[in-house]
Amino acid sequence: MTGLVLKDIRKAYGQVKVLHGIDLDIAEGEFVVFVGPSGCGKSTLLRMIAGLEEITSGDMYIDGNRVNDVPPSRRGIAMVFQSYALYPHMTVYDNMAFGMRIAGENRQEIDRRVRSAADILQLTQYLERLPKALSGGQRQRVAIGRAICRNPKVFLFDEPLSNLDAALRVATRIEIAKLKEQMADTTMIYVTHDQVEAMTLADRIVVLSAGHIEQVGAPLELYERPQNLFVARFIGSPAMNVIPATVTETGQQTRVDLKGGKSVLVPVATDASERGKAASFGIRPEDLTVTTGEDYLFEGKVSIVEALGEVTLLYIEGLTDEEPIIAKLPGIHKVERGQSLRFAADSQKMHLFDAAGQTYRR
Ligand SMILES: Nc1ncnc2c1ncn2[C@@H]1O[C@H](COP(=O)(O)OP(=O)(O)OP(=O)(O)O)[C@@H](O)[C@H]1O
Repeated sequence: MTGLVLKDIRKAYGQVKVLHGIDLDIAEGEFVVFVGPSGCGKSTLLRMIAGLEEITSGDMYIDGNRVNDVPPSRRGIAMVFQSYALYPHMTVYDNMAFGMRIAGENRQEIDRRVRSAADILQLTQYLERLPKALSGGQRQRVAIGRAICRNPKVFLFDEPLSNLDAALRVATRIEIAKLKEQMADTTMIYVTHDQVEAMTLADRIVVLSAGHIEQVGAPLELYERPQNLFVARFIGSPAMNVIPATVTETGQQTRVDLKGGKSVLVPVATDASERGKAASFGIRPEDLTVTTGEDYLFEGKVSIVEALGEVTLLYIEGLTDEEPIIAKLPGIHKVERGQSLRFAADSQKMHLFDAAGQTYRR
């Protein structure tokens, strides 16, 4: 079992505390993605797993062995960086073979592993080229190939696609998804800013904020059942709309008055003690529909229309004091700026959070 266990992992740089006690179990063969706002500690955590950063306190186990004091080269880990880090004067073949040559591996074994990695990553035709004669996506595939050759137990990726343009990102993401299938027993941990990468690659996503874990779960679990407002707004794009509300009726279902809108019955249970309290009502842009009926959530003037073809984004301003409400309607809609529209939503898609930002359970 090449699982990974983190127990109360903390990191401080002098007085600056960066990670505040991370507990996480990662199973063998799992693909786990770390996401979170800039500076939340994703890369620091990854680098601690790799052994490139010292662990201030807590315990880390790989394969059941405590590795806090095990150097990077002996952890059975390979890491792929944003900046490829290839040797410019070496061919693709030599870049991939380099680590094994240093480790004194025999020539046949080196050749077998390089060719197998090249085959997996469709690099066979480029083996004799220098990195400068490759595209960014191909270079990143060489960096991944080099890591595969090390036969790692745990594969770490630190924003590997962020230097690539949009089309190459998609192509290389698909390569990584295939790699995950082909190396099903290898545990993979991946740091990204990109929602699509996180949602499509992860078995489980770890959402971090300010040095702690907000929630761990399967991508759609985080999307459908965020535990708190932070996760609700972090997962999904554009972000979930949040409207301040007041709880007016409690019980099996909860009635809230929306600021600038109507009274709505939300299918979540609340205690009588919640009555009169402030809450936050959440609805995703893609869950809003336009209606002419009376059963609407709120009515508002459209301030901006973004017609993207596949979807139309409507920005409705003035309902709350904060950001505009966004509606994401499939396809093309003829909506004029300044037009007033009514918006409704299926009650099953509604979210409700208490004053502390924790979700009320369904
Ligand atoms: N050597 C260091 N000394 C002091 N503080 C550091 C050091 N390295 C990182 N930090 C701080 O630790 C925090 C976490 O940094 P980290 O790079 O892990 O964040 P991140 O989530 O990966 O951010 P990004 O998404 O921007 O890469 C940041 O506030 C950063 O300023």
